[in-house]
Amino acid sequence: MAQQTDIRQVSLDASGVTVAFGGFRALTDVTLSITPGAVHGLIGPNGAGKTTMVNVLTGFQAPTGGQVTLGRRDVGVLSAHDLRRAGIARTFQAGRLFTGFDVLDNLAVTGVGLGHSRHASEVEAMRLLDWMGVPHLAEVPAAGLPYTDERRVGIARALMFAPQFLLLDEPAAGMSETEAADLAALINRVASDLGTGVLLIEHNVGLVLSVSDHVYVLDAGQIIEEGDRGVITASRAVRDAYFGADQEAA
Ligand SMILES: Nc1ncnc2c1ncn2[C@@H]1O[C@H](COP(=O)(O)OP(=O)(O)OP(=O)(O)O)[C@@H](O)[C@H]1O
Repeated sequence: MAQQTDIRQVSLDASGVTVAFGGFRALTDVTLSITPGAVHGLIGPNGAGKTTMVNVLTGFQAPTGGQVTLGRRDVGVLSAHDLRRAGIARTFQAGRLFTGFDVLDNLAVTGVGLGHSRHASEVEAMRLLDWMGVPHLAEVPAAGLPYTDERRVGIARALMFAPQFLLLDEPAAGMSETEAADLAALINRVASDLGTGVLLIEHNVGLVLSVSDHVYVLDAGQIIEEGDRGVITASRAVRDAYFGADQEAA
């Protein structure tokens, strides 16, 4: 029991992360920390390096410099599968569901991949769909899901067996304002009820500012600002990054 508490207090830390693609630096010396039970936002203009950062944090992209650690573990040496087993889950911009399965099986497969029995995985999948308020989706074929349900199922799948950290890549893309508000409520519950540390990458800056305890702003591969909603909205550097320094007076 004491050990479980310790695990929940470990943070996911990127320290001095640099990623170069040939001569081009997508990230330069990025340092950030994701703590349990809190929502962190990662925003920035197009091409700022947000997806590259998620890929580094989830083992899909090896950093050229710096490192990512989970407690004392170097995340860079773990495969994407081992990372998930270590408690780091992500969603993708495209749903990536198994279209031949229904929703329950899509979730259960993840549980089996994590080493749980099929029965335990199905029980957890049903519990999770109930918790998210969408039990009616259980037997719906994944192939026929409306877009926003597909997004929700992607999140449910990432939440199987309560990961320590959840990284959400553009989860609100294509959602209406009402759907984005529902998503915001869900993200808050994931952090507060499950104790999961969330990193939210979004173009919808309003959504990020409304749910995040701490926001990082990337521009041209570097963190140019970080802090709570008040700090970000008051930041001249953030305004310049989004609108250009010349537009400041406008
Ligand atoms: N595999 C790659 N090879 C070369 N350049 C890449 C590669 N992946 C990303 N880049 C470049 O790195 C920069 C950062 O890309 P990234 O997709 O991380 O930005 P982003 O902030 O997620 O952008 P967006 O908001 O448009 O999704 C971009 O200039 C992109 O073209």
